[in-house]
Amino acid sequence: MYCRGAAAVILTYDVTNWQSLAELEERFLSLTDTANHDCIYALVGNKADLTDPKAHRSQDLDGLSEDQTECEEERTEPQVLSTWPTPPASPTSLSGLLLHKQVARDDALALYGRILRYKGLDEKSSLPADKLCFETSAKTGYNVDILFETLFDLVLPSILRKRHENQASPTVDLEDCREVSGTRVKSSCC
Ligand SMILES: Nc1nc2c(ncn2[C@@H]2O[C@H](COP(=O)(O)OP(=O)(O)OP(=O)(O)O)[C@@H](O)[C@H]2O)c(=O)[nH]1
Repeated sequence: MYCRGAAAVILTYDVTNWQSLAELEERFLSLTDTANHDCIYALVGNKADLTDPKAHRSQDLDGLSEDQTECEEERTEPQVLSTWPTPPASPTSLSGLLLHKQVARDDALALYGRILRYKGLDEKSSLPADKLCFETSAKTGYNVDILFETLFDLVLPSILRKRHENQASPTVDLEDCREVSGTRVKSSCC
């Protein structure tokens, strides 16, 4: 119900929890079946502050662009996995220390490829996994602006195109009536 007509969907997992990535595919992906056919999918590993020193500190605008540059340099080619590899051992959490990262970026990139296949989309003509797989921290703000700005830039052209198409062939909203003294009156635009 929530995905009906969606232009973009953010699928979020927890980088410290292997199961959260597996469940995205097993339980939640089918919930996106009612999204638009041209819907954009972002795959987001949250809680990066718990595993990544770069994401650990709060973000200011300068830090954000610097970190994003580092992020892009580190990006690797997608690696398609046919089955889920064995999850790494549970995090050894100690207050103040970084946790063990359970979900590698390559695993997220591979899942992104499987999402495209599930949607019947061709990987070559779709937006690359690198552009739509993020690691964020809702706590420190790491990569959060970049995530939403990227999605906004990608979704805006399709929203504008649809608005333009609707203007070209306007439809009449039959529900657009006013109640006056118990009588239904057409709105002044009709
Ligand atoms: N360290 C850290 N904690 C986070 C982050 N995002 C959320 N949390 C914490 O994770 C817990 C779950 O956050 P929610 O916003 O409830 O997320 P949810 O997906 O509804 O989680 P569930 O209730 O487990 O389904 C809360 O204690 C949050 O404070 C993050 O980026 N970093």
